[in-house]
Amino acid sequence: MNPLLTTGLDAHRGSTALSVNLNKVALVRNTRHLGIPSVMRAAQLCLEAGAQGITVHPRPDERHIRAHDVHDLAELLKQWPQVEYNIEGNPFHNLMDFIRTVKPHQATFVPDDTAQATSDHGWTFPQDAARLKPLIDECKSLGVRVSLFMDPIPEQMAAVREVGADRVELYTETYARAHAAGDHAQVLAAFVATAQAALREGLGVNAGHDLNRANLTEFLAAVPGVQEVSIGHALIADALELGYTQTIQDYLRAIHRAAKTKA
Ligand SMILES: CC(=O)[C@@H](O)[C@H](O)COP(=O)(O)O
Ligand SMILES: NCC(=O)COP(=O)(O)O
Repeated sequence: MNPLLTTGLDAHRGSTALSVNLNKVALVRNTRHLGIPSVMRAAQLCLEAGAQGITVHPRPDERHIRAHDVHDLAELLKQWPQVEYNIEGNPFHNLMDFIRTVKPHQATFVPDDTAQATSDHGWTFPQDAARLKPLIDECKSLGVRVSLFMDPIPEQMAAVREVGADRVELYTETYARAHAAGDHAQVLAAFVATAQAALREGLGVNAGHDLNRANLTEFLAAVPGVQEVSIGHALIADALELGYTQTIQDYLRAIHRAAKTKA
């Protein structure tokens, strides 16, 4: 069975899927009209390298992912039937239009306001329950799994199940910050307790925000049942840095070819 399509305790039987968030590729692309770096090419290369999912977070101001990217990626992913398409955003802003037209595998509901620089908090229950419920029901009637972006608070997991969501995405920025400061034991314990509570409720567990190569292994080793991590900012930064050597060599070769032509 495709581990991306399982929920709850099934996660214990599979490993964690990596879904690459391409927002930051689009952010650089949007600074000129040349189409580079290409979001489609980035997706293709990530999938050829083994990534199991693609994530985008089309914000209403289109600062990075634009509407056409969401649709172009949906077309591309038809060639990758095992790959999960995860679209994130605020269902009270622009997200639901994409969910209705694209019907991705997963919709991740995030309570961002339009002025936020990036996502910085999860949903709050019971306050958000009544307005979320009809949209969760609609997603499920479309065959789209719903994940709710949540802070690491175990007591909130029962309410997530009651409102009908399939998964939670644990908002990991506090862990990442504590890890960078070298003092993360207490914060990590809150994520462990929240994942345990989610699994007890029969929810699937995703995680994301500021995860990176330095903090990921310890997080996944400690937190049970994480089915998917979505990673963008650090991963795209790493892809740049890991690519400098080959890129510089290619440019130097181009320069040397010109010198030879003149000689
Ligand atoms: C929902 C979440 O965790 C965010 O990380 C988001 O997907 C990233 O958005 P930006 O790339 O706009 O910061
Ligand atoms: N859901 C989190 C995500 O998609 C990527 O977050 P980040 O790695 O860009 O912080």
